[in-house]
Amino acid sequence: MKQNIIISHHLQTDLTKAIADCQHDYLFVLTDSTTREHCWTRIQNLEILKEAQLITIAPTDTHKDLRSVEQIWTALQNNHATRHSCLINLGGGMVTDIGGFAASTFKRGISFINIPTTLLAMVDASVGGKTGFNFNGLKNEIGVFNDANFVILNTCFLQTLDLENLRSGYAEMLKHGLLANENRFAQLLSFNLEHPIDYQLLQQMVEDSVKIKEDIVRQDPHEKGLRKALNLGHTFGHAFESWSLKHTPVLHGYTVAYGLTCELYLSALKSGFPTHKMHQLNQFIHENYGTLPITCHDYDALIQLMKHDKKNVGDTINFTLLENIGKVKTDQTATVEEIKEALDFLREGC
Ligand SMILES: NC(=O)c1ccc[n+]([C@@H]2O[C@H](COP(=O)([O-])OP(=O)(O)OC[C@H]3O[C@@H](n4cnc5c(N)ncnc54)[C@H](O)[C@@H]3O)[C@@H](O)[C@H]2O)c1
Ligand SMILES: O=C(O)C(=O)C[C@@H](O)[C@H](O)[C@H](O)COP(=O)(O)O
Ligand SMILES: [Zn+2]
Repeated sequence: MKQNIIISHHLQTDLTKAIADCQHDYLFVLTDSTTREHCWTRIQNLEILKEAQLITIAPTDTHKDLRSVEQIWTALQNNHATRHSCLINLGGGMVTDIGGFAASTFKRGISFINIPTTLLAMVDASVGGKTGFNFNGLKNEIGVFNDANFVILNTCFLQTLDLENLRSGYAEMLKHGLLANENRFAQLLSFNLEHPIDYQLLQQMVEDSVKIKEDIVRQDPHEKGLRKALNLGHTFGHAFESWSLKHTPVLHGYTVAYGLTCELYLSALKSGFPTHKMHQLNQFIHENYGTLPITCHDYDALIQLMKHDKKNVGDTINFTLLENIGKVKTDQTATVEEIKEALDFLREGC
């Protein structure tokens, strides 16, 4: 299915049109408790949502689990949802991932609309059809590919988003910049992530960023080859995030930023990525994301977690690396010693 991504400048008009285009009998709106407070209020008075039923789950990735999926399925069932009902996912990547999965599997699939409310969900999670949830401590272990019928992308929601979550989303934009070209990457490194944020410039950068993802997904929707580029930073990143779920949870984008540091180190070591560009990114990440509190005693556990990466074949751990900005190499491997060296590099911060 071709995904309709609406770059929205009039939220209420654009959403009303999308809902009307998405034929349905009953309408449901999924929020977490925070987006119910900050985001639902922006649309709840819409005529077309008058009869919509609200489903609210607990927030953050610690609740992106089977219990929340069951809660959504149960609410749909108890409120007489049919195959012709539509679920609107109003929230960050946690809500769009889990809501997309619940909708894709309820009665073998009902339609759904994503309204991303975090920077991360706007540039990444709400588009491209990856849905799912964490299982037994592993990131996105269960899921399906299925596009939302519409994605309504309106940056007005960013006004209530805290700086930490803004930075988290920005890490995926850095990833897109690395996959795109030198200009895009330079622009990203020069943006100031302290208050006051230049939201006008950010809006344009969001549109550019989501186009980079859209373009890759269009060519390879089911990650047979090229789409593995979008997983840059995630072999390490997901291992860090799964590890953190057992200690103190770290935001997805922060773990991606640390993953980019490690994977650019491997890129320089094995694929000739220019070291001065690696240091530039590393400095930006160090200044804006700090460090991950791991020690060398965590290395073996992290490598065990990397063995569950979805890009792996058999027992080799696969990485997406770069030869240069815009020059991607997928299905790359590294020895245990090289992986540990990359982790040392992250910890030493230089
Ligand atoms: N499907 C994909 O392609 C894809 C891509 C990237 C990330 N992801 C997934 O996305 C998730 C991370 O998404 P996220 O960073 O949006 O996290 P999130 O959905 O947990 O949102 C972060 C926090 O911000 C709050 N929030 C959301 N919108 C807000 C707003 N407008 N104002 C104030 N608070 C708001 C949420 O309630 C939550 O507490 C991870 O589970 C990750 O695996 C998926
Ligand atoms: O869209 C993609 O493809 C991505 O890999 C985007 C990632 O930013 C995102 O975190 C995704 O959920 C990771 O997917 P997974 O297949 O590694 O679980
Ligand atoms: Zn990601």
